[in-house]
Parts: sequence; C-alpha cells; structure tokens
Amino acid sequence: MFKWLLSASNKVKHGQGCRVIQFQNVTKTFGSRTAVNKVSFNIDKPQMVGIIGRSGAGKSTLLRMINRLTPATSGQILFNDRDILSLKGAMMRRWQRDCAMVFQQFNLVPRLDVVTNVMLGRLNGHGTLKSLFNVFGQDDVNAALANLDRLGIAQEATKRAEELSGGQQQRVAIARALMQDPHMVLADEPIASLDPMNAKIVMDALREIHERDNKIVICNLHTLDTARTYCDRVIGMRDGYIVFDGAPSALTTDVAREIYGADESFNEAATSTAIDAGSSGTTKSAGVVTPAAAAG
Ligand SMILES: Nc1ncnc2c1ncn2[C@@H]1O[C@H](COP(=O)(O)OP(=O)(O)OP(=O)(O)O)[C@@H](O)[C@H]1O
Repeated sequence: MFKWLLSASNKVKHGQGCRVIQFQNVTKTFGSRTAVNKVSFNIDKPQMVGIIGRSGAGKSTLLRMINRLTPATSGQILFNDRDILSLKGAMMRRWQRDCAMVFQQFNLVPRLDVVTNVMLGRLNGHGTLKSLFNVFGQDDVNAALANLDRLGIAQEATKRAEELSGGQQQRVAIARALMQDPHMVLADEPIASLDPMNAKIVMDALREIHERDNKIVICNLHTLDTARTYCDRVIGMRDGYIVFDGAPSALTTDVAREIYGADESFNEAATSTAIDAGSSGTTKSAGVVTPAAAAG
C-alpha cells in the first residue's frame, strides 16, 4: 500500500561513515496491538530527525525503545554495532545516560529549585533521594549554571521549577538532559504543550544542540511545519510502519496525506504550530540557523 512512499526513501542518500544507530526489524506489541511493526532504518551520521504521524502511529514507542524505557518485543537495535537491547544493570543505565530523553510534560521535580533539577541529570541511574542529600559538588553547580545559561534561563536558577512557564520548564529539562553529556537527545513531543513562541525557543535549542555539539537529535513531532523547518530528515509513521523516510523537501502535501491517513480534505494547517522562524522576539535562543533559514 505504501510502496510509492517507500520508494522515495530509497532515494535518500545517507552518510558513508559508520552506522551509528541501526533498527533491524524492530517490533513492539502490547497484547494484541502492534505498536511498532518490523521497523528497520539507520541513522548513520549526526542528524536532526523528526518523526511524524497521527496519534497512535507508534512514534513514542519507537523513541522509548531506543533508551529501553519500553522493551522491544523482537528485532535488534544496534549502536555502533553494539546490541543495546541486551544491555543489563550498569551497562543499561550507562546507555540510558547516553541517550537522554526530553518529555512533553518536562518531568521536573516541581518543588525543587531549577539548578537542582538540572543537576539531577548527573544522577541518571541513581536514586533521586541521593540527590536530596547534597551529593552535588561545585563542579555540578557550575555545569548546571552553564547549561542553563546556554538555554538562556540562568537567571531562573534559584526559582522553584513550578514557578516557571511551560517553555522555561522545557528548557530546564533540556539543560538537565545536557548534564548527562549524552551521545544523542530523544525528544518525545517536546513542544506539544507549548504555545508557538515557546515552541520555537525549544526547537531552536534542540537544533543548536545538534549543530554545535554534532549530536543526533530525534524528535517526535505532531506538526509538519516544525519537522520541515528544523529537521534534516523526516520519518513518517502510520499504524506502526515507517511509510516515509526522506528529506523535508520530499514531504509534500500528498505524502503527508498518506502518512496521516487523511482524504482529499486533508489540511496541513491542522498539523501546524504556526512557528514563524523569524518572529520570536524573545530571550536568547542560541543563534540557530535552521535548515529552512539557511536555504532561504
Ligand atoms: N503501555 C502501553 N500499553 C498498551 N498499549 C500501548 C502502550 N503504549 C502505547 N500503546 C499503544 O501502542 C500504539 C502506539 O502508541 P504510541 O504512544 O507509540 O503512539 P504515538 O504515535 O506516539 O501517539 P501520540 O502522538 O498520541 O503520542 C497505540 O495504539 C497505543 O494505544
């Protein structure tokens, strides 16, 4: 059914360097429901990858399998040829530190101050309680402040997380992810709870991490325009399958219609956050050049 879409993916040229992440026939079932169905793809160079698709397509499950929050039912996920689905104990915690997650709902500790929330990123794999008993040193504080500064919110360091706006909280969550010094950042609907202005600031920050640190960023997105503006590569999912894998320029309205399973009345505006790359007028957002901006 999706043959013509998949043929578009075959035209995509990937890097010739070492394969970094490889999905090989990865499946996840929940009871009789197949959330992800024999998915195979490689990310073989630092890219910003957007995963799009309608609700229930399998985007979150795909992302969560990478860092082992959700166990795969079958198949293999390799990182530099290492089978990450078989990692256990300390090795698995180490892997989870290497692929930091950013969530739609930020997952901060609301009553803790911002800088402590950020330092929690250093404790991935340890108990949260430990963090409350002052295990942080001056180096941790300095690193947290530097990451907050990078995200343009160092001035909020002493506030409780719950006092911040949604956009600010997401930037704190990204700063926390950076404390893990990860190989890659996995962002699961990072802007779904944000207004367009804050969505732009957060996407700018993720793009800047990709460009400046040369990291893989994989981002689940509800909105086509965001994927087109910020991502080097877009993967479209439908009913657990990958039905599109290509450059944003190949993501035409017809292709989008297939990914979203919509009929002729499909309206792209319904999947838009109306992020205007030129109109944030807000706090420091790290001077990012998006692919779209660069092309223009
Ligand atoms: N823990 C779970 N238990 C049972 N079914 C689940 C679970 N997690 C996901 N599913 C099912 O797997 C399918 C894919 O869900 P998933 O959350 O990956 O989709 P999604 O594309 O991320 O959707 P959304 O955009 O709404 O977050 C859905 O049918 C969902 O109901």
